[in-house]
Amino acid sequence: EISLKYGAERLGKRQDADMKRFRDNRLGAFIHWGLYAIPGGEWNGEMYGGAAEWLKAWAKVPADEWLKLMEQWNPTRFNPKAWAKMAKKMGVKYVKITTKHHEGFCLWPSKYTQYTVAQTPYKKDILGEMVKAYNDEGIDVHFYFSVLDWSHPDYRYDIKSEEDEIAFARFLEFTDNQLKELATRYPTVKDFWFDGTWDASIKKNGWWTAHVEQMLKEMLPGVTVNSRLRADDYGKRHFDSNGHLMGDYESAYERRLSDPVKDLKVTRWDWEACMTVPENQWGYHKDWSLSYVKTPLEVLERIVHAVSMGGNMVVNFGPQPDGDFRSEEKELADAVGRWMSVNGECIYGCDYAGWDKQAWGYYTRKGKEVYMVVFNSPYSRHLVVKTPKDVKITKAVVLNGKEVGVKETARNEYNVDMPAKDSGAPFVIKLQIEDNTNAADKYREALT
Ligand SMILES: Cc1ccc([C@@H]2N[C@@H](C)[C@@H](O)[C@H]2O)cc1
Repeated sequence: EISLKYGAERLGKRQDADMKRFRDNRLGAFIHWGLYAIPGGEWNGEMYGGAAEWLKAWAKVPADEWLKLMEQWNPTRFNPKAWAKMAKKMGVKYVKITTKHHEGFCLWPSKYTQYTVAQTPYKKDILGEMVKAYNDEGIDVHFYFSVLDWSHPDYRYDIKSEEDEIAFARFLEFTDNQLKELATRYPTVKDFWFDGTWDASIKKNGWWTAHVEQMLKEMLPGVTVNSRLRADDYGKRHFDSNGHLMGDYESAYERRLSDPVKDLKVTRWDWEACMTVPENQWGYHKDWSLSYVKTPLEVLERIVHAVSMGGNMVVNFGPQPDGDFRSEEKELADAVGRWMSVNGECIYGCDYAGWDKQAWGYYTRKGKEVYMVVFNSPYSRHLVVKTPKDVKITKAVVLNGKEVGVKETARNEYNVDMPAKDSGAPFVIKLQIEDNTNAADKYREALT
């Protein structure tokens, strides 16, 4: 291993209570809300199919013109209590809020820039209202923060001159001040999810990324920080030059998941995925017909897929400029919530089971209990389960339903029966297992 000053501070998963809570929460929601919601993908009468929160870039809008949208920021239908109730009903345990996206507009009244909610017709601290409403519903709040800031004259994509050095040093101080402001004003925040950290300017300042993680953890003991913030001494991101994960969980799975058969490496560390409902829209876009929109079932499968591999999943919502949600997102929250109210125990507090994946769906595990989450019913009407060596199935019960038959068909192979009644939706079978692994070891020990 090479010696690093700004590499991973810790090897292996964090096992403290705050990280356990982050991990056990498993299901989160993203809220992407900013000035970009106002144009909703359309500029000067032209509709852009790219991500709506990047419209400034697609339509090549200068920062000062873009920020004039602040004059229209007045979400009259914003109702934080209703937002929190919707999240509660969906079964999310935490919400990640864009405090500031690349555009530089702050949802809190930052005193370090004039581009904040305080300088809009809305005036009030909208971030504070959200934090209170979610926390009052027992939902944790995480902060998304974009280091990349298109509104700030001192931002640099790369450092190519003394002038760049000086300007970017001012920018990093500005960013420190905003982060301290967020940690001070909203001390119940549980996580910082950094974005906009891919430019050469950041990679050349790995020291700063390590300093930010340390600063936040001193101010808010237990807070979690994503790997996307970090660059090491050589500009290596997420994993340092020795291959060790930086931050508390890997945050590279954005709109993608690793293969549950071919690519199991992620099961070795904590990670969190995030996903859009259209193919690629985080902020509000007026026209969702421009790309494929995932059905609630397809969203649900991604949630289960992530948890089956020991990760969290964050489902994105892009609120309208008026502060209400589009009907597709309300229906999605409702559908996922109905399924989670019956089957949530196979998600919350669950992890990778370590069993070979089968065609019918995914396994998740909590201690001695293994859950089969069935998305694909086989014509054979038998759900094949292959258990690891020395592990036996002793019982199988459908969640919110009846026991089903289990027949051993070969060594470590079983047929689990389908539930008698077809619920017409993915269902979960909870297996009780006898794990004789240790017994066998003891036996082998006795022989020696
Ligand atoms: C190329 C690219 C840059 C930034 C993003 C941002 N990360 C997501 C979490 C959204 O915030 C998106 O704007 C996505 C793709």
